[in-house]
Amino acid sequence: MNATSPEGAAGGGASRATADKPTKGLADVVAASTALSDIDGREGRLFYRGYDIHDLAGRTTFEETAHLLQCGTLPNRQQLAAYGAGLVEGRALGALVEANIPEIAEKMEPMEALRTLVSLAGAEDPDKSSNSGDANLRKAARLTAQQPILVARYHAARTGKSVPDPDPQLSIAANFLLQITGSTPDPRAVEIFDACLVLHADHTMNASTFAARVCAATLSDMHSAIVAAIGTLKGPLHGGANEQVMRTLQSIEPGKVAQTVKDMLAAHKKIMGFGHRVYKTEDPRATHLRKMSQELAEAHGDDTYFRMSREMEQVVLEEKGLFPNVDFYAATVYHYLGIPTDLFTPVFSVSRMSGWTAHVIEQHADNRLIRPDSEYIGERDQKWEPIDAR
Ligand SMILES: CC(=O)SCCNC(=O)CCNC(=O)[C@H](O)C(C)(C)COP(=O)(O)OP(=O)(O)OC[C@H]1O[C@@H](n2cnc3c(N)ncnc32)[C@H](O)[C@@H]1OP(=O)(O)O
Ligand SMILES: O=C([O-])CC(=O)C(=O)O
Repeated sequence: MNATSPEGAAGGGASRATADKPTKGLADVVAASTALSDIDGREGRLFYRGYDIHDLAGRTTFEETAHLLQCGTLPNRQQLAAYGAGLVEGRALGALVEANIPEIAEKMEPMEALRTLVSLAGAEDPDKSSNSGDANLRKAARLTAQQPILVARYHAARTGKSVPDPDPQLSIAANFLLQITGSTPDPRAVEIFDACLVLHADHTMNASTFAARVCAATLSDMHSAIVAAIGTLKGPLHGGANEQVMRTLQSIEPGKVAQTVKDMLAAHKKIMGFGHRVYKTEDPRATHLRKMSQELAEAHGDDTYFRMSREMEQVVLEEKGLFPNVDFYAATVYHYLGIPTDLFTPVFSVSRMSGWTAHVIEQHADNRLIRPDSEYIGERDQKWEPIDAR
């Protein structure tokens, strides 16, 4: 079985860590302290700095949410204006990034391209030699502002289309839809997409955030930590699942959803977009995304994928007792918004950049090297032989 295939990690139930026995996948291990987000997995609740996600989604913009995570508070109008001005200034791409976009777009998949472009951006970041709190805040704003532009410029380069310049009066969500679809987005679509960005912004010690914090804890720089995070988000067991959800829906005949899902489960295949390490009930983000998917499907005029999703959800719950995670309904939401399927995980990174950068700031502010132990399970007391005798 391919290690990177979605089915590759099936099985392996969790066990509690003891002093000398590891917990597979570090399940239930508390790896860091954070004031950024908190999850109640039994009740299905998520909080950013103490604010319930249900109070934020649809009422607080992505820019306000990024300020909350990176700067510590929900901004007042003055603070938001200053933060927004920093984002507008910070989104200009450097010469090295600009020069490499065409070749990268030709040769790389979207998440590879982003990983590489962020790495190049780090090489020409004006604050690259400093991990100070102020430098990190400036880098966080630049990364948050540049990520949607990088996705749009990559997509334009590979399709040979010109991309409209971002409008300084528009939000990150509106500019992204404008740049990806090439036309002025419907205001309701912008509201929905903005809420999607809010919902994906942070999620405690998920794999990509953990990767970023491990890197940052060596006192490496913000961009290196984000490169680690992007590479980690890419995998289908994490952020890459949203793309796989859409590909699964597209591969199933609409009248054969239940049977196909049952066959997949019988073959011990994982159904992308279901299950979660922490939530034992519905992921609160999925509750919002399901409603958005339904609304967009109705507006779209063809709700086939939404109806198929509902049926999948019902079968997976009945057969496996698993609930949809954030990636499940995000897939059809992005689809109905006109976002190409292979840009779904890049869209996740556009949002999660706000959380990743906030975690790097938090790690650097109170650092200790992250270096766990391992249990040795290999051979011992081996007898060395010269090469010709082996
Ligand atoms: C943004 C995010 O990262 S959200 C998660 C996105 N990832 C996905 O949607 C991929 C599909 N889901 C999964 O692979 C898992 O549920 C994960 C990776 C999210 C969580 O993994 P873990 O906590 O390690 O759970 P694990 O994979 O051990 O699953 C426990 C059991 O449920 C089963 N299971 C878990 N998820 C699924 C699924 N989506 N489809 C079918 N079976 C599943 C496992 O096969 C395993 O069964 P077993 O005990 O009979 O062997
Ligand atoms: O928390 C996790 O393991 C995965 C997840 O839902 C996220 O990163 O949003």
